[in-house]
This record gives sequence, C-alpha cells and structure tokens, in this order.
Amino acid sequence: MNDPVLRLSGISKAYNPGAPNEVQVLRGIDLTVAPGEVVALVAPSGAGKSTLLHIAGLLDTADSGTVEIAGDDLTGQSDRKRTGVRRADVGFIYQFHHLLPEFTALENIVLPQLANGVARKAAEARARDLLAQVGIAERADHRPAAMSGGEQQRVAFCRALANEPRLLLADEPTGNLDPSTSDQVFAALMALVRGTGLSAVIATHNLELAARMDRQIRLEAGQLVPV
Ligand SMILES: Nc1ncnc2c1ncn2[C@@H]1O[C@H](COP(=O)(O)OP(=O)(O)OP(=O)(O)O)[C@@H](O)[C@H]1O
Repeated sequence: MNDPVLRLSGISKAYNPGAPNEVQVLRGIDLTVAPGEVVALVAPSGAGKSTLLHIAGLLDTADSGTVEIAGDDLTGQSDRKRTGVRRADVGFIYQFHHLLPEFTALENIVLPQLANGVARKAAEARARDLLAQVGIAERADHRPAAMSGGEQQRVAFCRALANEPRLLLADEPTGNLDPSTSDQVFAALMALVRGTGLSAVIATHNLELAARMDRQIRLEAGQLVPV
C-alpha cells in the first residue's frame, strides 16, 4: 500500500471566529506527503506554521477540511482514536526540547516506549541505539541540565522517533541553537530521518536547511505555495 503518510485537504482554521479579534490563519490548505518524503515548511513568523503542524499531528482540530494519516481519515474521530494514532504514528519535535528535567537522556527516550507497551529491556536497547545514531551514546545517563543545547535537542529527536512513527513533525527544530551547532544538529536529524525512511514536515526559517529537504513549501496568507 502506497497511501500518502499525510494528506491534508481543504484545511481552514480561525482563532476567535466571529469575534472582532478573529484571526483567519489557514485558508484551504492541501498537502500530501509521500512515504519517505521530507518536506520543508517555510513561513514568516506568525504565518500559522505551528497551527498547521498541530492540526496535521492531531493536537488541534481544523474548522473545515480533512486530515488523513497513512490512509486513515481522522476527521471527526473520537479523541481516543486520535490520541491513539498520534501516539503510535506521529513524532513531534519543538524548538525547545521539552525533555523531562528529572530524568536522564535514556529515560526520556524509554518512557514514551513504556507508555506504548514496549518492554523495558527492548526500550532501553532502542534508546541506546538512537543515542548512538545521533552521536551522543556517552550522554545516556545525563539529565537535560547537564547537556548542551545541541545535545538536548538530539535527545528530543531520539524521543520523537522512539516509537517508530510514520510521520515526524518538527517546528523549528534547530531554531534555538547558534548557527554552527544548528548545522551539525540538523545534519544529525536528517541522518536519523533518512536512516528510518520516515516522512517528515520540518518547519524552518533557515533557507539553507530548507534547501536540503526533498521539497519546499511556503505558507503565505493562509495558503501553501510551492517555492
Ligand atoms: N490561541 C490563539 N488565539 C488567538 N490567536 C492565536 C492563537 N494561537 C495563534 N494565534 C495567532 O495565529 C497566528 C498564527 O500563529 P502560529 O503560532 O501558528 O504561527 P507561527 O507561524 O508558528 O509563528 P512563529 O513562527 O512566530 O512561531 C498568529 O497571528 C497568532 O498570533
């Protein structure tokens, strides 16, 4: 089966609809992401990329339009169903790592797997393998506060991929890092993504990083335009 991993059709979204401060953020977004495809989402600040990623990742709902993940139309489905699909099929990365501060790097990657029913031993083995893939195997027992910003973000990448999602959604994944660290950390992310063959939508302001992905799309005035 070659269903697109993500298909958005006619997605529209307004905040405060009907009120004087209504903001129409998305106006009929269509986007299809093929298996293994990595798409750069470029947009000026405030254009609505976080809103779009949250809708695609089932963290928010659209006012109209449909969201399909791996051929499954999730529009209007129960919260329970949407949460199940999100946990199993979608990985998120944000600009800030959002790691749990009281847990080590390893535990931060193990916990979502335990929540998904993976046995501890297998979860730890996968966490160590992921940490090795992003070049920080020796940081497994460090808490986030004892790691650099680039290392923290690498751990966040591993956590996002821990449950082998089909779709990765990343919102400025290196936006909080200085330019040279950002470059290295982005390269680690791309190697991880390409190694697993998963599909991704990665939002970035950085046009050089965007150019390294398979395709670029720009969000402008609530609509997607090819770059
Ligand atoms: N809960 C909300 N209530 C009202 N307006 C909102 C809400 N969330 C976002 N907005 C507005 O919607 C627009 C899009 O917000 P969004 O966070 O999706 O943009 P963004 O492109 O991710 O921005 P940035 O790059 O600065 O993070 C902005 O004008 C924002 O002020």
